[in-house]
Amino acid sequence: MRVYELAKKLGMENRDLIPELKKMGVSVASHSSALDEDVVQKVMEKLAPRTKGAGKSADESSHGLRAAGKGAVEEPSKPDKRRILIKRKKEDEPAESAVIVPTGEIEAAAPAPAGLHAPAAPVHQPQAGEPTHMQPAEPLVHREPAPPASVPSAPAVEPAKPLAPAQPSAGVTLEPVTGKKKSMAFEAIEAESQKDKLKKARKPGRPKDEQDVKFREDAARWSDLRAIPVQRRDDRSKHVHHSAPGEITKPRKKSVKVTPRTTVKEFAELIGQRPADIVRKLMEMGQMLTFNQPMNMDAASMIADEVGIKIEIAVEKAGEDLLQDVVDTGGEERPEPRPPVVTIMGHVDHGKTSLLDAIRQTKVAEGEAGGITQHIGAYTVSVHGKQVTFLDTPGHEAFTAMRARGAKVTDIVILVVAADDGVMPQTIEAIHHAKAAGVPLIVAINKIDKPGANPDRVRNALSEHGLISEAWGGDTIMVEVSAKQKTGLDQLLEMILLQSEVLELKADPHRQARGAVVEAKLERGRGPVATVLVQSGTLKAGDVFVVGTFSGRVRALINDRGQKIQQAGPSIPVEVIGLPGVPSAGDVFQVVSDERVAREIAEERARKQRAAELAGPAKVSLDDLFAKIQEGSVKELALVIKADVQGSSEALAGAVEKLPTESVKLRVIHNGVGGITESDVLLAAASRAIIIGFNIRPEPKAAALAEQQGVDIRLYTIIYDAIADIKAAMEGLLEPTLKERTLGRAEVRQVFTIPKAGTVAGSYVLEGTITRASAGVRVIRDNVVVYQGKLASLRRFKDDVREVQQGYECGLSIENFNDVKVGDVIEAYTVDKIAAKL
Ligand SMILES: Nc1nc2c(ncn2[C@@H]2O[C@H](COP(=O)(O)OP(=O)(O)OP(=O)(O)O)[C@@H](O)[C@H]2O)c(=O)[nH]1
Repeated sequence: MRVYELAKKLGMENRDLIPELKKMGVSVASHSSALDEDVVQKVMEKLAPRTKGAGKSADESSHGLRAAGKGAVEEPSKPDKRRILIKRKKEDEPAESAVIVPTGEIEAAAPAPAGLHAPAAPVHQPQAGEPTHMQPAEPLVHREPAPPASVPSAPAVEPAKPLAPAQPSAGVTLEPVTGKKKSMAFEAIEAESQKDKLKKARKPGRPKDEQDVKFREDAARWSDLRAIPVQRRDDRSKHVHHSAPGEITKPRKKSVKVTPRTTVKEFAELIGQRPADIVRKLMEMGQMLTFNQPMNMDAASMIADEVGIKIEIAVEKAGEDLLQDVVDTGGEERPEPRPPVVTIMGHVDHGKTSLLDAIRQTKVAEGEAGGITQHIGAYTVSVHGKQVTFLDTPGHEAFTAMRARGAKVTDIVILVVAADDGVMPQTIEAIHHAKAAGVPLIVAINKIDKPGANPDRVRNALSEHGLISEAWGGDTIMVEVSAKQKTGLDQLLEMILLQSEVLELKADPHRQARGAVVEAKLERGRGPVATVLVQSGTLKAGDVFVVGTFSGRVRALINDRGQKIQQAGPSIPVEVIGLPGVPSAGDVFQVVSDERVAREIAEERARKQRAAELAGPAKVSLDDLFAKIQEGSVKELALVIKADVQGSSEALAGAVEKLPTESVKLRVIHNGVGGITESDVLLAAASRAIIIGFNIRPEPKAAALAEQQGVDIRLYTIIYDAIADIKAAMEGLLEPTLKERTLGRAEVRQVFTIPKAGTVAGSYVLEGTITRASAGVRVIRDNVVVYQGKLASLRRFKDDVREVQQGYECGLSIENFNDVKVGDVIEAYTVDKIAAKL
């Protein structure tokens, strides 16, 4: 038997019973705890006699323990009209049976208790002797407790004595109703017999239709009461404490499922408890939760345990996890060979576009007689019956930008090097970008038709960067081509196929498609159009998809020849029409089976994106490097090193690689000469790298991109400082950093040499403010710092000024530096002290 059942039996409140149990040495966790039979027996013996009389109020109707005193007494004090009605129904009958003569006419308005006392009325009446007092008081009955005036009469009721102290005011309320407070005594004594009498009295005394009317009236009030908000009723029940059985709001189940999103209120309902009780229990556990907050799962299992219910914590899937559920994997995987996807990279003007066009023209025209090629960001050519897909977005920036978005679409990189020009800075960058992505390279030595072409010089230069030609015993395929004369193209394509065989490129076409957006735009008349490269599965018209923060249904598929097609398999690029918005290049395009879920996922992504935008970028920085190493989220620190001269960049890279690295691996993914470019920032963003600049500055666009992408750029003028910072960051000892803030930039437009003052730079302030209060100025030539020092003078016309703002001209000179040239940029900066976030 459970505690509340016992309480019910005893007619006690749970909370009264529990202390009693404790006194008896029985410790229970809650009213739902189970009690042994012998304990129950003991408790019954001990408590039954004293609760017998009082207990009935709790449950008199169901148990038939007609508590003459308490039940009746409490009734009017209860604000719960519902109970009044129940009671009243019962007692209407005797009242109307006209047994109670004096109160007969009052009866209609009188509340339930009146009826109960009816039989006692005649006895009581003469004793109370206050018919006048009672009658005017009558209308009050329903609304409020009896006036204190009637209190003195209570002690007169002897048999009711044990009850009277407990409910003095309740006892009083009866008085005005019936005018016979002493009737309680009789009820207490004769409860059972009266019940019988009432029953008997009811039958003859109450005409049937009158009864019906009563029923209807009551029913009407019932429905009124139902409209009272649950909360209010709950509140009332708190005071009344009659709701012990009502605490269980739902039939109990042996086990219930909860999720981390289940609220306190929902949890209470699930386990059949009152939410307020759950909140109280949570408070006892030190958790302050409101009804609508999600339940703590540990607390949930403890509370459920107490009431003997098992809970199953279901991990609710949302967002990306949900995606896995709606992606039809089509059973066992059946991978099949797929065409390779190729990206062309190389230095400016080495012939990337020409090579792409040459392949497209010869091969596409060959395969499709008269086929008009259209520019869709990617195309497929057929070579000896096998297909090769080219991404028509040449350049490593586009490649890395896509990679930064998490899309790995390229299988092979073609590095175009002009035979007449040789290896150039962007050639090296391209090598680094391809290597950082782990994509194999094939070198196309282009422009071999040119008189000055020297392919061997190219091979030689490439070998210095780790690319050794197969012809020289290395493993890099190098093909001599001429995009102009369209020679060597077949051999290049064959090499691509060969390389793809080595890579064993496979994908399963028998499932829902997954791909990547190669490019997307808004087209007049067609709406948002995305070129999607299918990476696995088969994309079909009518498919439901989610891409980036959008979801929709494929309205039409157009291939690279402008033809409408019904489906596209792995490595095939297609234009997708039917998107609700323009996604970004690199976004994953996933077909799903449920449109509603697709929408949910897209919405969740949009929400997360907004949150991420608010939270700012989460990339690696030297400041939080140690913390990230500690939490295990960074195992390797990638670095992009840029310096003013080759020697410095190599020295820095060499020194960094020699740093003892126990906790984190250091890897220089790119080092080069010149200012920090957007391409460097993209590479760093895609590889979670930090950029170290030595004696150079970022280009303004690159600085803005780094800010937006959250890429940490560290600028140094002493190699030792750079090494020391990296070392300190790895050990978590990075001191509060002195972070530079650029105040303004001015461009030198004219240079004057004034005998006394030295060289004065006639400059125009491009942005910010050039101020004498700056910590220092730098002279920057082609993004390289050529001098760093202090302002010697700052003038507008002939006046010395403290600062000059954007859009104004000024004359300035720099301490101990006269080598200013037209075109130089003078950068004024200040140094802020920023505590390292460790
Ligand atoms: N003689 C000769 N000229 C070529 C060859 N390939 C390209 N060119 C020329 O080289 C110049 C640059 O070619 P593009 O294809 O625009 O070079 P790119 O690498 O795409 O240049 P960007 O798009 O600026 O990076 C053009 O004038 C082409 O005509 C070739 O094989 N032989």
